[in-house]
Amino acid sequence: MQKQKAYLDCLPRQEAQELWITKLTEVGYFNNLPREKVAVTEALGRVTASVIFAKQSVPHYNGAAMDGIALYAPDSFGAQETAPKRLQLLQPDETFQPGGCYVVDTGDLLPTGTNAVIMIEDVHWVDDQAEVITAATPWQHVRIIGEDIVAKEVVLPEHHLIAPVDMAALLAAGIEEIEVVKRPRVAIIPTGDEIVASRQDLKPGKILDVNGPMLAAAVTQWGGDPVRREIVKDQRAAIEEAILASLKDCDMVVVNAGTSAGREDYTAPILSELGQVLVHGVAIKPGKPVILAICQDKPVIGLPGYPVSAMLTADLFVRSVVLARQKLPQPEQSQVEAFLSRQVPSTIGLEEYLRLSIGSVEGRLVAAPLGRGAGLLSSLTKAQGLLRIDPSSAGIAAGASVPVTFLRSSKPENTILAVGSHDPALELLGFYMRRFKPELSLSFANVGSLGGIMAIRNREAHLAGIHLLDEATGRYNVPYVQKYLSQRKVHLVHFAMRQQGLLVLPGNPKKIYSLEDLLRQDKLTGQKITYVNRQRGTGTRMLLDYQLKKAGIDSSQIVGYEKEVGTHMAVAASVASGTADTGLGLEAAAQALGLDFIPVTDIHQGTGEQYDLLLNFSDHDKVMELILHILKSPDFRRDVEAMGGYDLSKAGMIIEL
Ligand SMILES: Nc1nc2c(c(=O)[nH]1)N[C@H]1C(S)=C(S)[C@@H](COP(=O)(O)OP(=O)(O)OC[C@H]3O[C@@H](n4cnc5c(N)ncnc54)[C@H](O)[C@@H]3O)O[C@H]1N2
Ligand code: MOO
Repeated sequence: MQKQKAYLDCLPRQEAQELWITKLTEVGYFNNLPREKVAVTEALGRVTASVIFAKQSVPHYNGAAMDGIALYAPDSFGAQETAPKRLQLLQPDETFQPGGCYVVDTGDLLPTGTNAVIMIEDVHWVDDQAEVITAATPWQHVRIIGEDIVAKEVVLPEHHLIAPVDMAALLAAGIEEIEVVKRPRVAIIPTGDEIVASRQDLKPGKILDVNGPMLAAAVTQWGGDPVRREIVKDQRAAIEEAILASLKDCDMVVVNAGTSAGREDYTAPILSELGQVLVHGVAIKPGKPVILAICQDKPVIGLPGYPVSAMLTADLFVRSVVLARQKLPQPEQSQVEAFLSRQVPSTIGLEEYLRLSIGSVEGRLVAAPLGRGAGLLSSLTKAQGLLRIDPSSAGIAAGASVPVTFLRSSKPENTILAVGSHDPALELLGFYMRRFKPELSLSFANVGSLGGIMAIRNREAHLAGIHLLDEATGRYNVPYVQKYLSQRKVHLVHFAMRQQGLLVLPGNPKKIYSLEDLLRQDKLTGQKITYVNRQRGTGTRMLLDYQLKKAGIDSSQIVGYEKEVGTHMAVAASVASGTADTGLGLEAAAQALGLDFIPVTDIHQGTGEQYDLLLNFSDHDKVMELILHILKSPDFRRDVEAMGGYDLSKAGMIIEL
């Protein structure tokens, strides 16, 4: 077998960034930047290539700065209340006579012979004579030539980022076209045999090119000019050809995927042949296998294939170059302290970029970690912030105060943190909340019902969905809230009675009709039925255990009992993909993925499962009132019930504790 070259002598992130910019500076990449002419009206967001001088003064004539009369100032000297001066009104076409005046409006050309304006409210008319009682000083209320900008003076310096007011100043100074720094052309080359450009070609084993459009959009956002190349197969010659072609007409080349040490990862060997590989491997997670190279004095970068890795490394290593190549300022990112809601283990030696939901609970900022996988794009779409975990750290304890960087402009006060048991109808609640208050967002962490209760107890969440059956009393939720939250003032509110049951493939090919069937062997294949479970602490898991106990079934005999997934939809996805034959879950999840559903509880017989919301808000909190309003609204009830397996007739009722 061919020995694969490892890339793992990873450089710390900051060193890699510094080396990258230093080496590019050394080859002159940020000097003598290409320039182009653009109309001033099209110049917003561009950067001036050189100093711009005024072609004309602003204003370019002496004009009245106020509505009033224009006069020769000395004619009014000596005027006072007891001895007013009278000035003879002249018509616009009459030549100036000493002791005369003209009526002028703001902006009018000052008539020849005059050198001051008296405001109209200070003039008393006596027939066609203007009576004034204070003397005017020469040039009072006159905008004189060049008062704002003098011809030949600097309007804008070199490398100035053009804002709307700059455009106005340029136009006023007689400039219609300017030279700006050319937008850097950035080639984006997606690579990989499995990558396809359109959904029509998407089959198992194929991946849609989402990184190409994502990276192109990012380049546009940074002021660059993206050039999307066709997807290139994992063939050394083809990749080399695409890079060489891009180097011809672009200022920077981004090769996506093929950075790691796999059999078909050619990017690094090609780049060391075409130029110099400065770095292969940065001590970050995600994004470790990034490649930084210079070929023909231009930056060429290999970004890892996983979308989150690709985006984070583009942020770290592409953005700074695209901005610097236009002399645009590097963004300042401000950090704030927040409490970490969960413990986060980490690998020593790697700087990790952890995605976070951030909300304000009882006046404290709480940061809840999102999924950490490099393939989880949703962790970035949902994230409000990032936590950079230092490479020296082996992990951070729950409750620690950590510096977080905001990714969006949304205020943490508007993020409602929902931590607890997952239910698809909660997402619908989130949509409804936004319909009433667009600035709100509901963020979920699925940690099960008990986890939700603990999060409320630790003041780390606003809301928790719970469905915990107390075997001793046969009651849902209340005994648990009484036990764990007796010290806290919380509200428990009815959400829904839910139908739980076994999810099976359409037509129920394995003929699973009850929990007893989980122990059965398949008649055709002789294989046992395989199960997919929810994690410990979830109400669904407790319901399963309770029902198994009632039926006298030994859970250790169920194949797959130990295999846990995080949500109802994940159970449904496991069944739909054939990874498991069945799992306990909601009817709504079965309906969403077109699965059949064998009820274990029955909302129509009153044995449904009770799913309630714990609300951690003060008594008349606006958001809580909104939630209660939505729960009681007929539209919301109808939409949730249409998902299948819900009864919302008691939704919004406060449960006495
Ligand atoms: N033996 C090892 N394997 C891997 C290691 C390692 O250290 N040892 N590192 C892993 C890490 S970390 C990363 S990151 C990836 C980087 O892999 P590549 O850059 O070589 O990329 P691929 O393997 O080709 O792709 C990874 C993943 O991303 C998908 N992909 C690729 N391009 C696109 C695109 N344009 N749009 C959407 N998705 C894309 C691709 O299909 C793969 O699923 O290597 C690990 N392996
Ligand atoms: O380092 Mo890789 O980028 O985590 O997925």
